[in-house]
Amino acid sequence: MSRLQDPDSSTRCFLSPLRNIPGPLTARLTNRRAEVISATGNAIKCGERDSIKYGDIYIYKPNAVSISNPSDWKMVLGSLKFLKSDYYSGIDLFDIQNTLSGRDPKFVSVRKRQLGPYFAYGYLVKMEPTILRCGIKSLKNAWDAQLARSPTGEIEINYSRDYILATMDTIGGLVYGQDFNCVKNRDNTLAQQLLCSIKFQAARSMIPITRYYPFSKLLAPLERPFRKYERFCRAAIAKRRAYLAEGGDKPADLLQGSKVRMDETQIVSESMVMMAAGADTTSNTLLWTTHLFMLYPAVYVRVCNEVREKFAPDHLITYHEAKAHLPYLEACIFETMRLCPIAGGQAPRGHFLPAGTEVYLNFRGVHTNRKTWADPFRFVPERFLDNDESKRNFYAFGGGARTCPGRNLSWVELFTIMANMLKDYELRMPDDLTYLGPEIVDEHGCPKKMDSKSFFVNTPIYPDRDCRMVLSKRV
Ligand code: HEM
Repeated sequence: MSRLQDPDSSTRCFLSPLRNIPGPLTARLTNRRAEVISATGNAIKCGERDSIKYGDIYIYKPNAVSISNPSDWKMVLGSLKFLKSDYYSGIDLFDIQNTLSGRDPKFVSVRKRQLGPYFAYGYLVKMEPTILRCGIKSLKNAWDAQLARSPTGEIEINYSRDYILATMDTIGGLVYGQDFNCVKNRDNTLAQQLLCSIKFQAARSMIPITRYYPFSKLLAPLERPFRKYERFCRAAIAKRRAYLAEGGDKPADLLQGSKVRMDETQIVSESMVMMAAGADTTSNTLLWTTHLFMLYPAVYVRVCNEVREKFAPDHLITYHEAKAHLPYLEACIFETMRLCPIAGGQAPRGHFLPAGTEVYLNFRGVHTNRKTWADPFRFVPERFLDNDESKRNFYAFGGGARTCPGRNLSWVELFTIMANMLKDYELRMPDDLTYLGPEIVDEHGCPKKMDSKSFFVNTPIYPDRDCRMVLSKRV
């Protein structure tokens, strides 16, 4: 508990070795400012505001700085000295480290050897039929069935819900080797449990006091769905085991392949983490890409033309086809992840500058740094066309030793869902969504994006209200 107490404030202001680094006074004095920012889901918003006001490096907490310069990011991510900080212990499940929370380099390297092969392109190519079946094919079945019943030939869908169901089904197939059928049954129970679980873990790591009784009671409404989600994962693993014991097919799923040696608790913990780290991130990337297409009609027209000129209407576009023939779509997805960073407002690393100082990686700041990006708040996919420099300054998946292992899987999902959806359907905003659109601008003079919050993942605050879209068959 001693780490929860603030040392003397005059020491912090006048004697701190960080005293010459700019930043808000309250951030110099107390950890509470950072905790409130995190707990209210404002890490991305404040990361933007503070980096504009104070520059590439500023005080985030008495003992921590936030950095937004790509070369500083490169140095921190490329160095093994900057381990993940203790903050990540909040996402330990069952009091053990996991692939996401791991702070001990030995543990991290063991997990990398165990799980790495399941994230390689070779494995994903083998699993592409599963990714297509759980992703775009299943979405198309659901949308086409609704369209067949529609007298107008149009339907309104909530893409926030549809994308999370599809990405959960995909992780179900890849991690547990079984169909969850969330899209088919239009069942978002598991998705809701997962989202509450992410908030639960986020609260525990962002507000450390909630790990201790009686403050832990404050999180009871989030802990209950988390326990249900845990029971679901345990049952899914048991079902897979029973199937294999009866002589079912050789496992292709991530956690039970022959190369993975983990005990029961570790398997449950890693599988829960994979689902949390894998489903919500990819579905939110799809969501923001769709939203930006609606706000930037010229981009939408250009990307549709690209897909439709390259592929016949009845062709199911695979990952490799999309990657080879759809550079503009790829640029749109890169640009979405730059402009709407999905993961983390601030990701802490430890010990430098002087010893004991935490370094927070400011995802929003680095992706809107004016020295790197011209007109940084505008959605301009062209900046990623034939431009390796932009890709070198792109950190939406992190980088270095702790880069996101799921990025290849995400790209397969993002390409196949987006390319086929743009090829087969016309998309438009519903007429009553009058408060969002190309003409309604924000403080940067760019089309205003829907309101969002970040509890690990940057998500809309009002998905039921804002993530609606009218969909019809391609004309
Ligand atoms: C568009 C989708 C995704 C984005 C934007 C994303 C982003 C990130 C980022 C920024 C990190 C580094 C976090 C940090 O340094 O604190 C990370 C780590 C991680 N991601 Fe992803 N991710 C995505 C999809 C996935 C998927 C599909 C999976 C798994 C199925 C996954 C699993 C993980 C894991 C296990 C880590 C921790 C790796 C480590 O610390 O060594 N992610 N991700």
